[in-house]
Amino acid sequence: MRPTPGLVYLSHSSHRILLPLVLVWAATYVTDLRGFILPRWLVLCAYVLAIPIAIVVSDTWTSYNNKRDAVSRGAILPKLVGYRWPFGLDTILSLRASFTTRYLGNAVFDWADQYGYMFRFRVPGETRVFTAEPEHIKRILATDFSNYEKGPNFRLQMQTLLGTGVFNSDGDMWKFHRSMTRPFFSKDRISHFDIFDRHASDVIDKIRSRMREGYPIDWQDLASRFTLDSATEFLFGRDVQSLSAPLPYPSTAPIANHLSGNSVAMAFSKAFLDAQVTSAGRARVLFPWPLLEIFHDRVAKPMEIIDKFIDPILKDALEKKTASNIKVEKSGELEISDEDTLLSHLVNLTDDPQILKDETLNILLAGRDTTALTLTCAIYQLAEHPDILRRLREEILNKVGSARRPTYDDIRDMKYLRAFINEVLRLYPAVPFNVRFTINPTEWPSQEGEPPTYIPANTRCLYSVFVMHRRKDLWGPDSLEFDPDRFIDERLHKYLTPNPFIFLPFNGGPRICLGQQFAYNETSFMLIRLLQRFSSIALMQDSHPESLPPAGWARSKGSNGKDRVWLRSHLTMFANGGVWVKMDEAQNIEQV
Ligand code: HEM
Repeated sequence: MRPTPGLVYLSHSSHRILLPLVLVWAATYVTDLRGFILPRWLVLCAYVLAIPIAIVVSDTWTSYNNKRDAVSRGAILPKLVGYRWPFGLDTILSLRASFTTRYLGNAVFDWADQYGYMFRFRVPGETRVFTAEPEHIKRILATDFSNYEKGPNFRLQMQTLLGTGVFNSDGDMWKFHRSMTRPFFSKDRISHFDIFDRHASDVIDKIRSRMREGYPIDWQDLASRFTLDSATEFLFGRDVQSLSAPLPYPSTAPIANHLSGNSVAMAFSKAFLDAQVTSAGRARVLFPWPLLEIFHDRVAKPMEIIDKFIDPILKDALEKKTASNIKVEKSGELEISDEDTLLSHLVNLTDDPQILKDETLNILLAGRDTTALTLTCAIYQLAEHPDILRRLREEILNKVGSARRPTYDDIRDMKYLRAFINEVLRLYPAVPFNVRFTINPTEWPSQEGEPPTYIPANTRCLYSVFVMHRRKDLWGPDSLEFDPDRFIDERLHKYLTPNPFIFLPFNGGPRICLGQQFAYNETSFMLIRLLQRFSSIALMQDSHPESLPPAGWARSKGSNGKDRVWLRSHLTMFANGGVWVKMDEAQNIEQV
């Protein structure tokens, strides 16, 4: 049995928690010995205040050392966001509001206005650094890659769900996982269009029958089921069949059951979501979150449901391997046949069920919600821009026709489709905020004419491509407008070509997304299939009031003032309450 996160935390930080208490105990013991009896209230106060005082002393000492080190290097510390409450409690509350009731990242946009796109901010227990500067992000991800790690905090936060898979490891362990998985992603993806096609046709059938009933669909829900079924089939050779469960109705529909039933597929889907939301929410607790999980691990329960699905599949795969006497390949450079799933590829490399489980779950997490969000925002933007929808549909009908299944070559040649998807990824990147920890102290370039900026060792560096992708100085005065042409016309050569690190929806450097091409293919395929069948899309958020953003939120900084879906983020971005749409079926579809 795994120790709870609380016990792991205590075993690593016991000295920081216990030392101040031991010092108080020692002080009272010595005064007792010398015959001074301290009043009980004083002893009690000393115990209660010992840890906060220790934090203040250790902070002051660290900040003194950092200043000294910065000066010795001729560097400066980043500007510090002002705070009024002790330990920066007000700062963390503003941040929480930015992820719940206000426009996504609102506080960060406010601070960027005041302090620029790189600053420090104080939260209880630490001082963090934020950046949305391409030069800094480039260092973190690429040019100074070895000086940054996801770090033990992130690993502990995600441990129950992801174990030590590629997404949740650093150093040699990460290299091991990445080299094991990478060969599978470099193969020709054409064969997987079979998987997409089957599930895309289920999606279209579902939409048609719901439209005939006269109700909107929650497209986010459908897109998530499409990517879940596609990803599980791709990974395990067996999909969870989430598309077979009934669709939810909008809450204003006069229908008794608005929810989608309790099928096994939906239980898996819900458990996977719960595990992610709980793991991500751990980082937003006001004090060290593991202290809430000393006696139980809050992710353990959804994991039981996930394990029930995955364990028999892993067992099956290992048994098949034993039966066929396959030897474990050490080199990691296997020939991969077209029928292989990722699991059957991995089984050739290791017999360890834990590694197999961690790896496949990591890929499921990395690939499922990210692509679902991209598809969700693509349809949302098509509903908001009928002119863009017409132009995209025209390209699809010209290239593929109204019924034929698209091929890899079709997708490669569709310039407007690629520009459209890139524009979705720019304004709605699936991983809007991300984090790395510095290993050694380092320096980042400052504005021209200023000394470099000093970043201490072991600093949590938050970076946001969401903020960077919306900057007017990097993308032009219309940066908040949704306009795919910016990836085709002169703006491409003016902004992106000379400065490619301003566009990083898949990150960059050695840890760049392994599934980037897979994601472009999956998104393109689903969009083509949909627009072959449907000729117009209308947004229907009013039919499900829970999906409407809080009043006035779209006037917050960073927003384009137009968003009508409620964007939030756990590990990845999602639309709170869903994206409700109606679609009109196209006429004159060819027979194939
Ligand atoms: C539009 C869809 C997608 C987006 C926007 C996206 C974005 C990203 C980003 C930003 C990262 C870096 C995370 C980090 O290091 O902190 C990442 C990593 C990763 N992605 Fe994707 N992803 C997408 C789809 C996929 C798909 C479909 C798969 C697989 C089927 C996948 C597999 C991975 C893996 C394995 C990693 C970890 C790489 C590593 O740490 O070495 N992604 N992705």
